Amino acid sequence: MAGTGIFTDILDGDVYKYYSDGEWKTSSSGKSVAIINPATRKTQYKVQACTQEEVNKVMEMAKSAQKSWAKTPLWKRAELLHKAAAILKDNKAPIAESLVKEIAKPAKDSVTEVVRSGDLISYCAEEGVRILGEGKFLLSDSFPGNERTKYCLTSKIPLGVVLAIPPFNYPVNLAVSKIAPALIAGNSLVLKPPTQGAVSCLHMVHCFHLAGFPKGLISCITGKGSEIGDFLTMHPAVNCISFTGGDTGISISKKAGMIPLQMELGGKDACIVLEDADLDLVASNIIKGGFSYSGQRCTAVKVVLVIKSVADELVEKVKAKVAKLTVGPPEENCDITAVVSESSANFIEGLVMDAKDKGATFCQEYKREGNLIWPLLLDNVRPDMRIAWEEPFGPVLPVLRINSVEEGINHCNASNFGLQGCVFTKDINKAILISDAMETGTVQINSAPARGPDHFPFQGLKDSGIGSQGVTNSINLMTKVKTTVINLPTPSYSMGDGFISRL
Ligand SMILES: NC(=O)C1=CN([C@@H]2O[C@H](COP(=O)(O)OP(=O)(O)OC[C@H]3O[C@@H](n4cnc5c(N)ncnc54)[C@H](OP(=O)(O)O)[C@@H]3O)[C@@H](O)[C@H]2O)C=CC1
Ligand SMILES: O=C(O)[C@H](O)COP(=O)(O)O
Repeated sequence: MAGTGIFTDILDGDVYKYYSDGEWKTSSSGKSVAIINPATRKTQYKVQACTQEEVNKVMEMAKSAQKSWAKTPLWKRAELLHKAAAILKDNKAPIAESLVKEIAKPAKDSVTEVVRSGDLISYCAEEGVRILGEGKFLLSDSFPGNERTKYCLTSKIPLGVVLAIPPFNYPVNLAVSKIAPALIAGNSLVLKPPTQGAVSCLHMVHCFHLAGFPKGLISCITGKGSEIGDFLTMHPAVNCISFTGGDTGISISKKAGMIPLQMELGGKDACIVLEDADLDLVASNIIKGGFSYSGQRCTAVKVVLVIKSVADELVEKVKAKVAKLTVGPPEENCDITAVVSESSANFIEGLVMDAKDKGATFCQEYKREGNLIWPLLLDNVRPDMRIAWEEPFGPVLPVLRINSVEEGINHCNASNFGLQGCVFTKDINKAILISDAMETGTVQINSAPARGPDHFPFQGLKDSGIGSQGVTNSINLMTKVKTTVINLPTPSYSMGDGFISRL
């Protein structure tokens, strides 16, 4: 159970502590932030509302801990990460339980998130040992006008303090996808978890604590992003920000200083369906892509663009599958569970009502109880409807019927987002051309969009992000290249003669 067994240290009465200087602490603010269970709409947990002084302290610790960590051999860093991964996986049950209660993620998917996170940490440790253990050796005579008098050695060095801010929908996985690369690369790490998801993150951080990482190297500051977010992201001690979330990321990127940013933001992932597509395959991918975790994935299918001649058939197939989705509590592994908050449910409802007013076809009756919204397929959506462009982050999926592939590509490219997209066709040549034409960071051919497997590069174009995620790309982003140049008194060529006369 959450907050019990090996996790008792992280709880003070009914408020979870924050993590600083290798210890679990109660904030001097005397204030807490409530975490509302999306399904019951009652307070489930409370976390500390940390103060600016506490942030300053954590940053100071992070700076000094990083200096010793950078001197820790790579294999030792990897060993600790493997240990943390094992502890995390051994304790998947209480962590998954908090995910169920905080973000209403179905129980089975919550366990999968924790296990996937453990695997990500281990993969990162192994990849880090390989890529950080290698450097480059360059010779000057390959550039015009130079002789071989300079040997250039390059290696990857840490940036310093990495600030990690994950979103509510994968709080554990999108936290470790920042923590593990930062640590293996020799950085220290300050985590600001999402409020919904904070308790799962605190449990995960305790697994790193139990693994024995040095004091101050990892910290976890809790509090509302709207209150401490700016102070954290504009803190002079921060050398890199890795953020996943919504438009907040755009404002952070405008305020942040001259530091590397890794931003994974929203998406409006399009699913383009051609006439020759296997419609059964498309329908099952639309269900998986559009409705898993109730559509609250950045990589969810968020608009279907189907060629008119096959639209009726596809819509019927999807409708039949929607009818089979179960709706209810996450504890019972229902497919569709409450969305994260009342404001999110209200926003989704606003998009639905706009589509209704403008004449979209409702394939199911719109139904909502509290934060629980029944899955809804909206057919005959037109570009003048908000749902054609905006990201509902809920179980509502618009279908636009298109006359040509060009129309589909144009719709996809007119979006301010450019995260992922997918195309369904049996013609691989067409698929490649469409993939090239789509202005998105990734295109999936004959499958729904997905970030995983976690070592694949993952990036958004336009308002969907800056930089690229995925284990290797994150390690690279959280390092800088350092070069040392050895200057020889005379040119030297291996196997060349005249060595003695040049000495
Ligand atoms: N491209 C990608 O990889 C992904 C993108 N997303 C996108 O994220 C959005 C949903 O996630 P959601 O959690 O609601 O996103 P938000 O942008 O609302 O929040 C993300 C994180 O930012 C924090 N935050 C809020 N305000 C500030 C601030 N001023 N400064 C610093 N941090 C702040 C939040 O904390 P707090 O909770 O305390 O407010 C949270 O930890 C969707 O748009 C979705 O598409 C989601 C997952 C993956
Ligand atoms: O936040 C998200 O939506 C995740 O990055 C999605 O990950 P997945 O596509 O691998 O489920």
